[in-house]
Amino acid sequence: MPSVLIGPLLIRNQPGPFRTILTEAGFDVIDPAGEDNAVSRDELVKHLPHVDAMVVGAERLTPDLFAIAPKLRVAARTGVGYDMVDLPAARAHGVVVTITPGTNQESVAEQAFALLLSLTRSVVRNHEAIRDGGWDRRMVVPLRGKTLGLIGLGRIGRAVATRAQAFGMRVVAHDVGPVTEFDAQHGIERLGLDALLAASHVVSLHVPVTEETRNLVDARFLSKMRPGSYLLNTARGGLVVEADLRDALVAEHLAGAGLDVFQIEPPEPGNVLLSAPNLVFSPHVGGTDSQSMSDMAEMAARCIVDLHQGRWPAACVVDGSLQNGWKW
Ligand SMILES: NC(=O)C1=CN([C@@H]2O[C@H](COP(=O)(O)OP(=O)(O)OC[C@H]3O[C@@H](n4cnc5c(N)ncnc54)[C@H](OP(=O)(O)O)[C@@H]3O)[C@@H](O)[C@H]2O)C=CC1
Ligand SMILES: O=C(O)C(=O)CO
Repeated sequence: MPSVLIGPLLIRNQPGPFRTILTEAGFDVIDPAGEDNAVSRDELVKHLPHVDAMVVGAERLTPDLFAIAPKLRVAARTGVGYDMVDLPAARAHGVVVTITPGTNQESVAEQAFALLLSLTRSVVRNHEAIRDGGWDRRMVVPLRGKTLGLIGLGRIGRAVATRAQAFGMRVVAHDVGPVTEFDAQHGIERLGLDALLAASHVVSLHVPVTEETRNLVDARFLSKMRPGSYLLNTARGGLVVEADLRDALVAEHLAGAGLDVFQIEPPEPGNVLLSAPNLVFSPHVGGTDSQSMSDMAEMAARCIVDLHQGRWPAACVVDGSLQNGWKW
């Protein structure tokens, strides 16, 4: 009987049909011990040598883990970013890596706006002040008429764009991909990076972390942003040089930043951003509202079952180069 290890706690606790999809297809579903969001390394070392598939969340799948997993055929990530999976090692061990595109863009877009409105309307600061007996009616910054600059106009960037337009914002975007019908339909202007930074009152990051984008937001990038503008990062912590962002906030060059992600998660106690001004944080929950979790779990399960039953789920496979000759 094939077996599948379920990594993320939020997926293990899902009431949706993902377990039935797996068990009806003949899988033994294995829940590791522990209540941490990601499976501990000890549990990975215990289970990976014996399982055929794993549903992956925040676990880092490093070459040494592939090396102890001779039966592993599929690593199914619940989500779209797969930067924590070592793809060359997966390929070398014949492990197909899948993701769940289309399942969490609305959730991330809502999170981007939760962070943005918290900043422009001082939600957290006002809440804390009132609890401390204060009643400081500070000025609220309107979004209407402002320009939002999206770096990355993929699934999430587009979901953020339509919400921004509902708030009366102008949207501009920078993306390496070709201009699409969406841009024309929604009147989105594509700009070079520097032009976008100069034009935007709010810059929101929606690119993957890659060799080109790692540390994209550094002192130079921040200096090109408009004085008094806001930065949102609901993509990956690796995009931002945290010390440089702290400096831009301390210097009040930026009015604020909203972060769902950090270079190291959870942030270490000495992280320079934890004591910086005008920040709003969330613990990498952008993509994980209850509907997204259920959809991600179901899609990951279906991708595993498809692969087991000899169908190639091209929409969720990250690296198609394995398709020829790949067998369960
Ligand atoms: N906080 C959270 O919980 C979540 C975070 N994320 C993060 O958000 C990222 C984006 O997700 P999603 O929108 O679904 O991904 P998509 O692949 O749909 O969109 C990413 C876009 O960025 C473009 N792009 C890639 N590299 C660059 C670059 N160097 N400069 C400009 N544009 C670039 C891509 O172009 P092309 O396709 O041509 O490469 C694509 O259009 C994920 O990779 C993940 O890291 C995702 C979900 C949840
Ligand atoms: O989809 C992703 O990449 C996420 O970060 C969600 O967990």
